[in-house]
Amino acid sequence: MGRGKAAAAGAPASGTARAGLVVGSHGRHCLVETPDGERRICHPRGKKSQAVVGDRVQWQPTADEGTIERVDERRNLFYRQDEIRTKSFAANLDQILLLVAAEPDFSEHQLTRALIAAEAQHIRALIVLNKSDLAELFGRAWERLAPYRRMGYAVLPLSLEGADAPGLAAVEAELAGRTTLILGPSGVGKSTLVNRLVPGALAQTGEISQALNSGRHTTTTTTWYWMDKAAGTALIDSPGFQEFGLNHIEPTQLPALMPDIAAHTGECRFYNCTHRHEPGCGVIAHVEGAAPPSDADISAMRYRIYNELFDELSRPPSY
Ligand SMILES: Nc1nc2c(ncn2[C@@H]2O[C@H](COP(=O)(O)OP(=O)(O)OP(=O)(O)O)[C@@H](O)[C@H]2O)c(=O)[nH]1
Ligand SMILES: [Zn+2]
Repeated sequence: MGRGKAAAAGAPASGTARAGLVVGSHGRHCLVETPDGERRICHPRGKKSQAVVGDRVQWQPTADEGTIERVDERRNLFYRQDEIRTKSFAANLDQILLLVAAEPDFSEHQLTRALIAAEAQHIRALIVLNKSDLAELFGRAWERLAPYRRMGYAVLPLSLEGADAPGLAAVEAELAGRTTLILGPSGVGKSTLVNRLVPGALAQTGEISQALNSGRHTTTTTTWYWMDKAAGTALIDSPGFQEFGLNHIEPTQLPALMPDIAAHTGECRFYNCTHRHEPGCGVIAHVEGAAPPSDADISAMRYRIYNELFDELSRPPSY
């Protein structure tokens, strides 16, 4: 690193720095909104001022853009991490809405991974199951979500077909007054939902993408939408639900981050039980189909996912 760059990166924010909220991001640059609603493209001054959507920042205007001098301390940061990189979705969240649907079939592995990442940051998670109009498929999907309801997650039914959109009012009630990141696999109706909640969202995304000069498909950027004029309710739309890496989590942290498993770790004979093979394990005793006596409130699938994640996170890095 050259001396000039080091000096610039270390330059203190001068008295003219202004407060702003990051409402869009693409690569290293982002869109910052001022308290009076003005929006400006900003660039980080250095690595430390690299911001994500939801960040509160201090910035300084340049000619017609701006420089982010400092990122305010974060309440939380929702991210995934694979072997090569970390992807930050957004910061300072009240909750995450995981949208799945009656079809396409959702992966419980992906759902569980996102839930674990949320738990690790102490962020509330809410599951919404869309396409309730597809009655038979919906019934099956709703059943698959029974373990998640049992372990305490709110699971809401929804249909976006037709003008009345059954379930939408209940979803809106959960969002009111909060900042929510919405995540979901492709084809579940995420764009439909965002457009329903934020009329004109699609057009807004187009403008933001254009402003950020991404030149790519509009859904490659993470976008912040205000749902109300009073700017108290916000929705953040982000791509990237697939391949949800949890490399930032230790295998031994997993039980505490999976509420159905956490509920029984106090019943194990050994204080350092891994809940994989130990005799007298309270967790194994509650796995569906495992040795009696059992209240079986841990589904066989969830226990399988626990074991697979444990193996995955125990493996040394392959590079
Ligand atoms: N039957 C039914 N179809 C729906 C419902 N909501 C959305 N769809 C349909 O599902 C398809 C996918 O909807 P999108 O909103 O494009 O889904 P998306 O999650 O944004 O998907 P990507 O654009 O691939 O990320 C579209 O054909 C919608 O019309 C619903 O409640 N019921
Ligand atoms: Zn155990």
